[in-house]
Amino acid sequence: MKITIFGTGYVGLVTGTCFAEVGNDVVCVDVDADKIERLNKGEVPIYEPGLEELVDRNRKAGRLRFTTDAKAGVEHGLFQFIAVGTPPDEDGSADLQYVLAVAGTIAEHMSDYKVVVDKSTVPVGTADKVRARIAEVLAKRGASLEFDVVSNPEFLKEGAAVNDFMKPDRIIVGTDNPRTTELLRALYAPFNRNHDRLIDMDIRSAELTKYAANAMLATKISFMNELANLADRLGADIEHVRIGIGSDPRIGYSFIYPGCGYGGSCFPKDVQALARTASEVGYDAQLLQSVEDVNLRQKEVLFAKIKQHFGDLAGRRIALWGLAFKPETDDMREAASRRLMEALWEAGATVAAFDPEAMEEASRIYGKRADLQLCSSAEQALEGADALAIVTEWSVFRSPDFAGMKQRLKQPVIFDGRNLYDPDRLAAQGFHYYAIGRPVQEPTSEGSSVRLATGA
Ligand SMILES: NC(=O)c1ccc[n+]([C@@H]2O[C@H](COP(=O)([O-])OP(=O)(O)OC[C@H]3O[C@@H](n4cnc5c(N)ncnc54)[C@H](O)[C@@H]3O)[C@@H](O)[C@H]2O)c1
Ligand SMILES: O=c1ccn([C@@H]2O[C@H](COP(=O)(O)OP(=O)(O)O[C@H]3O[C@H](CO)[C@@H](O)[C@H](O)[C@H]3O)[C@@H](O)[C@H]2O)c(=O)[nH]1
Repeated sequence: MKITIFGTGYVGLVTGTCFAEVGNDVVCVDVDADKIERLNKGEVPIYEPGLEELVDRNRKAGRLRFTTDAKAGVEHGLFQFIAVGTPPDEDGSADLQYVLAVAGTIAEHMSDYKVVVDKSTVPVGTADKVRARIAEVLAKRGASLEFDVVSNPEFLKEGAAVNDFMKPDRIIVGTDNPRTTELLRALYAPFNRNHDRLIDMDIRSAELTKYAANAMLATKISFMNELANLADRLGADIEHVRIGIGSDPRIGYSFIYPGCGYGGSCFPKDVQALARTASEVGYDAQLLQSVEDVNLRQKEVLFAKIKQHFGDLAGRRIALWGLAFKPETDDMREAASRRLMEALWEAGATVAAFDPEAMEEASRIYGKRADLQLCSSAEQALEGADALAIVTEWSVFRSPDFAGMKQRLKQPVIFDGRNLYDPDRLAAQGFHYYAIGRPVQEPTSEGSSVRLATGA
């Protein structure tokens, strides 16, 4: 099938590549000429496991092409996918300018029937706006052409995007006529072989399903973070609580890891956008607002623990493991690392940071500054630091050489925003170990540990 994808970011590039991988003829269009140039040279501008190999294979097979030529893109595909960004506007609502610009571009260049598929995360009612924009531009051209608009939200996770796309939990298709549902069913058939995962519904429900999924997941995380803060104050261990409640299948073990707050390009903006949609229809979405508020507060928790331990932070050097908002990505959008670094800098501390994939991104965001050292290894970041803070649970951080760490650090202090280690073991190795919602132990070198008062 002939497919055009507008936007070659995390979603557009993965979508286009996976459609090509199953044999379709795909053209990806982006307004970012540098990105397109890199893709045409065989470079993948983002880190996403498994993606580079797939892009390479399908590009060489001629099934996957990249261009800035929107007209050629529109002419190519029966399916015109919109996979551009929907960043938060100043008031938290989703900024639809890129989505509507693509709708305008499609209308400007189309000369036959098109299925316009919205894959970006967009508020309820956006398909109507896309349809209106296309109709308006067609009317200006004096063209009378048929088209359909479909809502087909994407649920992939960064770091596992290729696998999520190839083996989706569900394929949501929101349409207002059976003809387009059948076209989408045929398009997705290669990803829908094991059992039927395609769920068709009306367009508005499809648009809302995407926000509902993200808001539910964000709620689970904020709930656990709230409980972790309580555990901190009550002398309980949130890790025992997590295991205790997860065993109930109605709750489950997924997405109940407490930590230093959720980040990324989706949860923060989507929870806000849904709350904003609610207020536009006169509904005060109190739970959504609390989910967001708890998360903003959670991003301060690690800093509060560091401050409580050291008092004055001026002149302190803090090693930071992890910059990306989660492991297996180089994406730092809304990452917990950013708020922590900024708080440390405000307090006069310097940061020596390491991340397995996000170093280039950190240097793009922050440039050269005296209070940030971007280190070439996890070990280098520790050299002469007053403490280590961990904000991303990359697997290489899970089982480090604690004895070596103790030698490199000026003081054996760890602030762990992802609860990676066993507090007893760390205390026994002589570390001051602060985690999220776990009791703090007095370090001993004799191999035993003593439970201290609760943490910050
Ligand atoms: N990142 C994720 O994990 C994820 C998962 C599911 C859904 N989503 C949603 O998908 C959408 C895209 O997210 P993303 O992370 O891929 O964004 P992104 O910022 O990585 O990429 C967006 C791309 O669109 C391009 N673009 C902007 N205007 C354009 C135009 N007029 N024509 C062609 N290209 C244009 C940009 O240059 C950029 O390359 C958002 O709505 C997001 O909420 C994201
Ligand atoms: O138990 C958990 C699970 C996740 N997180 C944090 O939550 C954030 C988001 O993680 P994750 O959901 O794995 O990554 P995303 O790539 O942002 O994916 C989410 O956002 C996408 C964009 O909408 C959706 O498509 C996905 O289904 C949805 O999981 C990260 O900061 C994680 O550290 C926790 O703190 N605790």
